[in-house]
Amino acid sequence: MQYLNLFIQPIPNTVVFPYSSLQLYDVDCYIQLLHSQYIGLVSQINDNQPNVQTISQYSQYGTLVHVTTKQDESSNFCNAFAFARFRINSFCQVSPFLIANVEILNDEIKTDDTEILSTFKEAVKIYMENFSLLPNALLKQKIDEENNIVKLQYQVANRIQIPFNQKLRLLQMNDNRERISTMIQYLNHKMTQYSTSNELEQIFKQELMSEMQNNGENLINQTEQIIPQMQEQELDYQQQYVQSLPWQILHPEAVSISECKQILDQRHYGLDLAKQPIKFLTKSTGSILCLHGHPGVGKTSLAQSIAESLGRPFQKISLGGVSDEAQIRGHRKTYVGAQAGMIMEAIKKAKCVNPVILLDEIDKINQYTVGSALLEVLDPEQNKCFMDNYVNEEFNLSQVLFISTANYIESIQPALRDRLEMIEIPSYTIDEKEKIAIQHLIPKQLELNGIDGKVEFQYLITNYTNESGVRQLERQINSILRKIALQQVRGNRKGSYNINKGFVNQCLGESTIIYKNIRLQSVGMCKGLNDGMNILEIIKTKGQGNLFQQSKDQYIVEQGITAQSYLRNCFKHIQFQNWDVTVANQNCLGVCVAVAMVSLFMNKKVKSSVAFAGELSLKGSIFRQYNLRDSIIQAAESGVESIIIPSQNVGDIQNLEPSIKKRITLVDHIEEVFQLAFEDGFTYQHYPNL
Ligand SMILES: Nc1ncnc2c1ncn2[C@@H]1O[C@H](COP(=O)(O)OP(=O)(O)OP(=O)(O)O)[C@@H](O)[C@H]1O
Repeated sequence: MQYLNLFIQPIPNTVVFPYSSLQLYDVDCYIQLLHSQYIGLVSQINDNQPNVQTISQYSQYGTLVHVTTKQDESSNFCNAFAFARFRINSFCQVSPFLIANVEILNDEIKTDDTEILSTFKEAVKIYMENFSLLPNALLKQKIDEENNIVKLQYQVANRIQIPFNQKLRLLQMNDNRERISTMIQYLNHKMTQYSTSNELEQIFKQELMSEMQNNGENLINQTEQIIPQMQEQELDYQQQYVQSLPWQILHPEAVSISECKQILDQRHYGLDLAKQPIKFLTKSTGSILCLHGHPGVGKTSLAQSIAESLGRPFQKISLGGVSDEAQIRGHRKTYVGAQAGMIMEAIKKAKCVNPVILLDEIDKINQYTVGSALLEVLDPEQNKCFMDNYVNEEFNLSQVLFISTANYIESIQPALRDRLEMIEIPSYTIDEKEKIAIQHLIPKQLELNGIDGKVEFQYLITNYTNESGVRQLERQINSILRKIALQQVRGNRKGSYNINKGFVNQCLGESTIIYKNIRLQSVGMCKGLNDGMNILEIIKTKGQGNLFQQSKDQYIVEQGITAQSYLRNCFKHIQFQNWDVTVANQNCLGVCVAVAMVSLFMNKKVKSSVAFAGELSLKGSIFRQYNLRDSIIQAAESGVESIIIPSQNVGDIQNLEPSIKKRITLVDHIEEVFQLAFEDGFTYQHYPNL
């Protein structure tokens, strides 16, 4: 696709098709101002109110025109030649004149278009014969010899006398076949309409003959000349661009490794694992870190701090939603409106060969097109001679320190994942959030809001933030401080503030945390961990032993079936076959479903203070559940006193705070879980199969 920013000349109630020569009035100043010989003609649809201009008045399609020469020095007219259609993407400027970003449309001729071409030629010839325009052997021969279907159809479209809206419709058609069939209809219709009108015959005859004869060969020649001219101009820009790149400029590293660490510690609380690699960053070339974790845990800001601590320029490339490889590797320079890719753009802005470039949200790209381009960028073996299509010369990227961030590393394609050095940025506990708030967020926001004095925030942190990171917390601190700043400006209050419940409620409204100390109301409910803490609910209705599950996740559904099968096998005295079971709010694995089912069928309430996790096997064994750490923290924060997890997850709890660790019980079999789950206990002696 070719994109261009164009000066737009509106043309009221007129349509100009490609392959036509024309004269334009008073466009010279724009050409000089914009340093471009190309302008876009766009039909102005509603000219009833010429003084009121709105963008909706303009057709979305227009014609690209090359302005060639001025008629003479004193004249305001310029010669121009229309040669392609375009579609307007957006208006970049409306006043004092229009500039739009347009996509040039390629009216391709397909080889299988020959049939419709001959039908069309016949229609044009019959039309002319009927109007007694022939015998004109030359004209007939020209039509026969014309193999460029696009050219022929536009020439006829330019000449045919049809209403404005029909012409506009032709211009807006992207399918050549559709345009030609429509024109055949118009030609046939006109034949019936004007077969008696001698006057119109004459007009048509004169116009068609003179245009075909004058423009026939010339038009092709002109088009062939214009494209190279356009490319020459683009080539100038391209050469300037290549020269502006910092080919040899190495930015000096300003600080020592110990200073780096000091700077990082000053700016970021904790994150020791992420701060460690800094020790070898300065020596290594081509290290690619991937900081991954939940939103707001400090990935982007840490990358920025790493750059600052190294004294290197920092550039961020937002990859979220990038789906076209050319956005990374650049367009070939032969494209109209070609550009370099994001990597070279970042290098150009950084003005050195060794900046820190952040590839933000590497998990949100189209993994198979953009992912492959990034493989080349990030591979230390290949990136020494990275070739951007637009620059078209090898550029050494090996001195760049690339850092990437991701929320979910599972979404990154395996080959790319392989090249990244993964560093997990874990979610914060309430204690950690409190420390981050006190040491970093509050001082930062106090300064930003120009407040003096002491502000206590404890209530806010424990009650108003239900997130893994601290972004929401920072926002809420900011809202409260703005309120305080306002009070100080009005002279209402001075000195220290205790941000107590009343003050927070007044600023932010009632607390919105859902699962804080929630009590389970009835049997068939339990608290389960998966992607946070969930409340699982199960109900039974008279039926035939069906299991209805709401989840669309196959793994979760299979876990539900496993739990039911396990219980059917062990609890033979329960008539499972007479009941249909519906599992609601389901995001939990087998252990949790099994507990809720036992609760429902044996009428035993599950303890509100316990939460469960773990994958269940058909024989009742409990296996590791992935990504459990954050859910454990969330459960603890929501007041759960006992957290039951598979012993295979022991590795996930090593770095948790002691206050959370002591709430955890590790289990291997569902029998152990049942003993811990119910308010009135659980004994096995009644169930010999267990
Ligand atoms: N450990 C920390 N110490 C100090 N401030 C922190 C810490 N973690 C996060 N912050 C602050 O939290 C805010 C959000 O951080 P940042 O934008 O870096 O998060 P992120 O992980 O990149 O989020 P996302 O995935 O949504 O882009 C920033 O203002 C940052 O300074």
